[in-house]
Amino acid sequence: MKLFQLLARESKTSLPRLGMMAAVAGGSNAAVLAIVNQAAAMLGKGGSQFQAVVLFGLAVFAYVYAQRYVLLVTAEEVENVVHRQRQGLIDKLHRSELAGIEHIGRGLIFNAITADTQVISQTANGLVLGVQAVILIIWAAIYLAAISPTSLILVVLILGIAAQIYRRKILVVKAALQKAGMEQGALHDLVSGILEGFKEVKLSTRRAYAVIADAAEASARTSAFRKQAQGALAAHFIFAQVSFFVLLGAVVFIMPTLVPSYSETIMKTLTAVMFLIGPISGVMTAVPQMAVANAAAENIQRLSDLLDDNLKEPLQEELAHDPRAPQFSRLELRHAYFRHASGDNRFSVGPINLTVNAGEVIFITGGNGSGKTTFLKMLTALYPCAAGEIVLDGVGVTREHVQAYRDLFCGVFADFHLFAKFYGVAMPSLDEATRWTERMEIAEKVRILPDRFSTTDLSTGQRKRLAYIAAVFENKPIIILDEWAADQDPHFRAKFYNELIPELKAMGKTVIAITHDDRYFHQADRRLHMDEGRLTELTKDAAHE
Ligand SMILES: Nc1ncnc2c1ncn2[C@@H]1O[C@H](COP(=O)(O)OP(=O)(O)OP(=O)(O)O)[C@@H](O)[C@H]1O
Repeated sequence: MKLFQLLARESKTSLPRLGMMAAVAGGSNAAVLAIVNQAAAMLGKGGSQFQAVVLFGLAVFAYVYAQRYVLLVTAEEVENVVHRQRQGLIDKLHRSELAGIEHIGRGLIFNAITADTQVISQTANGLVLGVQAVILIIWAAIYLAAISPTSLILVVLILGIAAQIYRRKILVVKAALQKAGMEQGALHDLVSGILEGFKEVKLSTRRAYAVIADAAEASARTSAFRKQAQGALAAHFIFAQVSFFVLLGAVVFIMPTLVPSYSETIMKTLTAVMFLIGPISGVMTAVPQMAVANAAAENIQRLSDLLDDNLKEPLQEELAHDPRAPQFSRLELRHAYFRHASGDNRFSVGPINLTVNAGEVIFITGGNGSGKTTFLKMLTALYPCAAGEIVLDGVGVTREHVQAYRDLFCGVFADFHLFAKFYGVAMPSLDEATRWTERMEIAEKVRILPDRFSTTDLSTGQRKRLAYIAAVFENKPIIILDEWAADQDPHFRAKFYNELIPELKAMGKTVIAITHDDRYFHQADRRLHMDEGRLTELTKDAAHE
């Protein structure tokens, strides 16, 4: 079972000690039964019950102590394991390649990291009680064996057959829960679509109804699989109850015909069997919970495996602590080629041969869908080259060094995300930071606090100005700008091309910008053009190509 494998593999607590305490709790629980049974038998015969009372007290004390330990330690440990799993998945996420993450999809990633881990943490108590019920069953079985070995054989036989049938039935539940999990991932994507495309949804009744219908269908499919699972579970519950009735009937009606001296022990046997019903019910209740938690553990494992397939780069934590700004003189793409793994025509870019020298301002033009953004992702090594290579200052960039290479870049992609907080940025003084907001003509709207922007609730053009400020603060040698000026008003667009870009150049930065603003092409040192994934140099002395 994936759930137990996960907990056993990831747990840092002493499992033998936990198992021993669970055995003590189960044993003392069964001891209470034996003591009470014995004392009840002694009642008619007279005599002191003092010893029984002391033993009873000791058994209850041992139960409370051990049970408390097991419940607290397990709850804490399950929470620790869940936290480590989440942290591990997030860590793998950050080490994964962009193309792989785009392929896996957000739904599965969100579900596994948030919902599935939560399911496991909610199962902690059920897990403990289920395991303890099993231990209790073992103790009660030992007790039963001492009273009447034949009864034990009969009980094991009946319960064995019932468990075998139950095990097969539970596979139906498992399959239904897995399908429900996948549908829920699809539902998540649809709801994300509704939220992200809320404006578009509100502006079109027809679109709204079509999107809602799609989401409702996914929700109905999720419910249908869950109902199937719940229906099967209800049937299993009734089956379990009937198994108990069969068991009691066998003890009372069949046993006397098998064992001649049975009448002397029938009451004790019956008490023991009745006592067994509680923990067996506990196991029956725990099994479905375990099935749900197990499906969650499998989803987590599936995501972890998918991310592992996608993990092609080593962790380079030391880069996060290196205060030196990375530098370069010359960057080359040699026969670099990339092909999208999905999409109707599996669009490809390249092979590209290109040399970029430090300090150059390069503009890239090209039609929609011609591959400009894909090229920027190749250049920044966000997409790995399927063929060819990136060479930095004469040295090929290998997987081991790809993160150090990416750290040369900063910028604003067309689908940029603006973090309100300055993560990983060596902040300039507040005075200088404020000067930047003034320079970007946004000081009236936003203040720069010691580690963040005071707000990011702004227009797209304004948010792009903040993203530009954040990129400048990053102080990287190469700045990537994907149609940055497209959302700026004519005044600021002119300022961008005539002041900001020359200023970046004066600072020694290399600027690589996708643009269609032909009025300002003169600000570029070089111009490249993308057409159907093929890059050509338009610069007059195209010596670099
Ligand atoms: N994540 C993806 N998965 C599969 N195919 C993709 C993906 N992203 C882009 N493509 C394909 O690559 C082609 C080029 O896309 P790209 O975003 O590079 O073009 P672009 O020149 O930047 O376009 P635009 O000017 O419209 O932004 C698209 O036509 C599309 O078919």
